[in-house]
Amino acid sequence: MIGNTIIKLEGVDVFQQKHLVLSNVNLHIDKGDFVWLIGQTGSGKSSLLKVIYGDVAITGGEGHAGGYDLKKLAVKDVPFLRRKLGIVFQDFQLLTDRSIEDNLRFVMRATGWTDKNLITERTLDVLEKVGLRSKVKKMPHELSGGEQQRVVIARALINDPEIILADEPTGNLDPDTSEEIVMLLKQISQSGTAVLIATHDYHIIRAFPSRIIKCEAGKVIEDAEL
Ligand SMILES: Nc1ncnc2c1ncn2[C@@H]1O[C@H](COP(=O)(O)OP(=O)(O)OP(=O)(O)O)[C@@H](O)[C@H]1O
Repeated sequence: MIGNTIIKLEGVDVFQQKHLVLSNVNLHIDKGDFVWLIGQTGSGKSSLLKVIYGDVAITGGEGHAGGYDLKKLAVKDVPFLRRKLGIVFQDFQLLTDRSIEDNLRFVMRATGWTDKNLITERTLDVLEKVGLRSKVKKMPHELSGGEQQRVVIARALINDPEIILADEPTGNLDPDTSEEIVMLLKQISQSGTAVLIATHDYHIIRAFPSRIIKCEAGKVIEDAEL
């Protein structure tokens, strides 16, 4: 990828099975960008995120994410692409049977970390970034919903991703906690990691005005309004 570009889609068509969900998609996200992704249910937000993390193949046009050419992405490349992306999704919650520390270690081992000291250091480092260093030994059920979401963000930061993809990260949280989580994601973007958040929560978008991408009528509008 050239310069600061992290995601670049040009003239891409996105299919789910044989159904054309989005056509002629153009999308450009740079290092440190903080971007909202909106659109009605079924408009294609998840499909667009899936293109970026290599779960839906693209046809037509050109697509790049995290330095990978999405048109040439082989199955063996997908885990490496995903290490460049931090994923914060509702269906990717913490493992409830182990401590915060062990949740983070589990992901590190699965992504090739072997040195025990480095694993411990990185665990504390990412927990520090989300303000939860003191909770390292706790079990997930001992944390509030907002704290658990912070740990999910810490986990997404482990491999120093170029972008965080978050799908409804505040879906289960009260308004104040939602603001704290978005504030944290905003700070993360200011330190250079881009952040793309899909949400239906217009209140939170108004609280943190930033670029809005909208899926509508089979198209992606790159600079939309609420
Ligand atoms: N695996 C699939 N197979 C076939 N069609 C699918 C599949 N996944 C999604 N679709 C269809 O693609 C379209 C876009 O769905 P998508 O999940 O991307 O929307 P969304 O904007 O993320 O919706 P929501 O806000 O409800 O999460 C819908 O018409 C949906 O029915």
